[in-house]
Amino acid sequence: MQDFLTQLPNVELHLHIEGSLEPELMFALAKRNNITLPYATVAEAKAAYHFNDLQGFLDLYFQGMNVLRTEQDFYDLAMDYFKRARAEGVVHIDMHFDPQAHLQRGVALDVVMAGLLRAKQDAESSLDLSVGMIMAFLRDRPADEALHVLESAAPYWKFLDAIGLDSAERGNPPEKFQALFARAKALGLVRVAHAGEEGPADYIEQALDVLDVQRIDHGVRCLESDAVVQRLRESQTVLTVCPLSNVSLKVVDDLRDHPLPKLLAEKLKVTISSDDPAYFGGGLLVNHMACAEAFGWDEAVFRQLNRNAIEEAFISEDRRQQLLKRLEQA
Ligand SMILES: Nc1ncnc2[nH]cnc12
Ligand SMILES: [Zn+2]
Repeated sequence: MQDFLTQLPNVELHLHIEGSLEPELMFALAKRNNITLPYATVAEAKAAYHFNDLQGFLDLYFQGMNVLRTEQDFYDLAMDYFKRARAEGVVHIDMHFDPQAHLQRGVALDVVMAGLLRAKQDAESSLDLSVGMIMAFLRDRPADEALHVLESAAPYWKFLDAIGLDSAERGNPPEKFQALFARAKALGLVRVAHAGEEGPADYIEQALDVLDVQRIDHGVRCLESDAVVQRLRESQTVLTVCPLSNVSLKVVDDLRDHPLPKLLAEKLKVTISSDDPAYFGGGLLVNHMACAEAFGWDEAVFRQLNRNAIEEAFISEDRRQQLLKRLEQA
């Protein structure tokens, strides 16, 4: 199965680039930037990666990214993941990044964008890996701060494929960001949002109705509402489901209890992603292999999941047709 999966044109629609920061790189960047880490060794860092919920993870996620200071750091972060993903057969990644998490630490947007855009360019020219850019906003920060960041990002709007909404979901409903998403829509930007990860099915409806999103990131809790399931089925809105993330953050107790088989049985447009691979046990291939084992999925299921992802990826129509053809021939 691993050989079959590796030669597929795999597409990942939900990846936080800051969540791809492996402890080895974290240590290297800490040394380069003269930063003291709260861990003595890589093994100690890895041992700390046990979470009770989303907030427990976010605390370490924001702490980890503190080593990212320079344009070269952001470039190295992204290239490190792109190379690993490409070696596992990934051909396209839609990448979330969190500008507010860096601005708060005094790292300018220009620094973040220059590093990430240079990595994207190099991946596309030398790795046969295309990259979509999703500027994500932290839903536990004030809505007017998000709007200010979007406005200040004007020089980069042309490089964005979408805006997203992430971070602590409970108590931060989509409607809090109505004005931000309306502005993004007026600018012609596509919108996506995390919804129904820890938050209720109602947040999925709000994301669709109030934020007019094209994708739901996670969305697994849609199954708590028949009406939401029916709506997602009829609209074939893509769900970017992250199985090992859901296990790590205790959205489910065990992968065998994960609702993925039920989501597929409900004929929803499901895709698989790794979310934060450095923190949740691995990248797309590890997620695929874990699902193959937990659910007994055969090759046809992985073809369908990748077909769904290719159809929804932020890529040119030419590339989409090329990847669909590669999928047929794989
Ligand atoms: N799984 C997740 N949910 C919400 N925000 C995130 N930011 C990084 N990973 C996230
Ligand atoms: Zn996510």
